[in-house]
Amino acid sequence: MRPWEQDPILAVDRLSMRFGGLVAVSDVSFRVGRGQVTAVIGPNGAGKTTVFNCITGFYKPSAGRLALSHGAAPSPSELDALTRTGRAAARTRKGGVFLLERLPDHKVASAARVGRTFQNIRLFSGMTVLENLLVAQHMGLTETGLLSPAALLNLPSWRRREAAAVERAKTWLERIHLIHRADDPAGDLPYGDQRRLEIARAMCAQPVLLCLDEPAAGLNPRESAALNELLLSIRDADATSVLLIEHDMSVVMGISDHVVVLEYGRKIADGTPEEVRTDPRVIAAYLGVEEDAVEAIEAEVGV
Ligand SMILES: Nc1ncnc2c1ncn2[C@@H]1O[C@H](COP(=O)(O)OP(=O)(O)OP(=O)(O)O)[C@@H](O)[C@H]1O
Repeated sequence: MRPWEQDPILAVDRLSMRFGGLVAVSDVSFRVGRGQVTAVIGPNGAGKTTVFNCITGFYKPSAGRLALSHGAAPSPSELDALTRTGRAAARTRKGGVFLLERLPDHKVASAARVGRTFQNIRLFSGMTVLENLLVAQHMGLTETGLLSPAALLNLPSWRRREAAAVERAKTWLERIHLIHRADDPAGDLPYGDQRRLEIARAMCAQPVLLCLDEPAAGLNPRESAALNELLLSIRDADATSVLLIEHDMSVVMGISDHVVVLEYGRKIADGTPEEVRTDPRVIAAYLGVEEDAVEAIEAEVGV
C-alpha cells in the first residue's frame, strides 16, 4: 500500500464535475496522505481548479465522494455505511468523518476545517498585517457569525479567546518573519511576503487540510525558496496536511510527497515526484503545452 493510502486525510472517490455539456473532471480518485504535501499538477484546463473548488465546497460535484477524516481514516465499510445514511458527517471511534460534497462551503471551512488560499491575493490591503490575521479568526471568535453575548458584554471568556487569537497571530508573524511589519498595511508588503501572509492567515484558523491554489505563482526564486520552507514547516510542525495546485516544477518536485497528474479532466498518473517526472504519459501531456512547461519537465527529467 502506498504511504498516502495508509491513513488518508482525504479520500477522493470517482469525482466528476460537469458544466452543461463540458466534463471538466471525470471519474477522478486519489488519496491525500495525512501529514503529507500532495500536489495536483497538469496542463492548463486539466481540471485542477475544479477539483479544488469541489474539495473546498465552492462547487457541488456532479458525482463522487470526498471523505475528510479527523483522527485516523475510517475503514472502507465504515465510510460506505455513512454514505448510505445520507448524512454529511459522523463521529467515529477514531474521530470524525465529513463528506465534503454534502456540506455547504462555510461548513467545509468551519466544521471540516479545510482552509484555502486563492490564485489571486485576497488580503485586506488597507488593514495592517496583524489585523489581517485577526480578521481571519473573527468567525471563530463569534457564534453563528454574529457577535456572541460574551463578546457584547466583554466577558472574561471572550477576552481570553481574543487574547489567544492575538497570540496565535503573533506566533504566525514570527514564523513567517514578518513580526516587524505587524503594524504596516498589508498592501505595502512585497508580493512574496503577501503570499506567505495569506498562508499564515489560513493557518490561523487551524485547518486540518490546507488547500493552496498556485502559491508560487509570480514568486522570484528567493521567494519561492521561502515558500518551500514555510510549507515544509507546516507539514512537519503543525497538524495540517497540505494539498496544492502548482505549475512551478521546482516547488512541486522539491516539497511534494505525492503528486497527482490530471489531463483533460482525468487522472493520468499518481505517485512520488520521482515516479511522476519519469512517467511517459506525464511527459507527453506536458509536451502538448507551452514551451516553458516542456523545458521545466525536460530539465527535471534530465532529457
Ligand atoms: N465555472 C465553470 N463553468 C464552465 N466551465 C468551467 C468552469 N470552471 C472551469 N470550467 C472548464 O473546466 C475545464 C477545467 O478547468 P480548470 O480551471 O479546472 O482547469 P485547471 O487545470 O485549473 O487550469 P489552469 O491551470 O489553467 O488554471 C476547462 O475547460 C474550463 O474552461
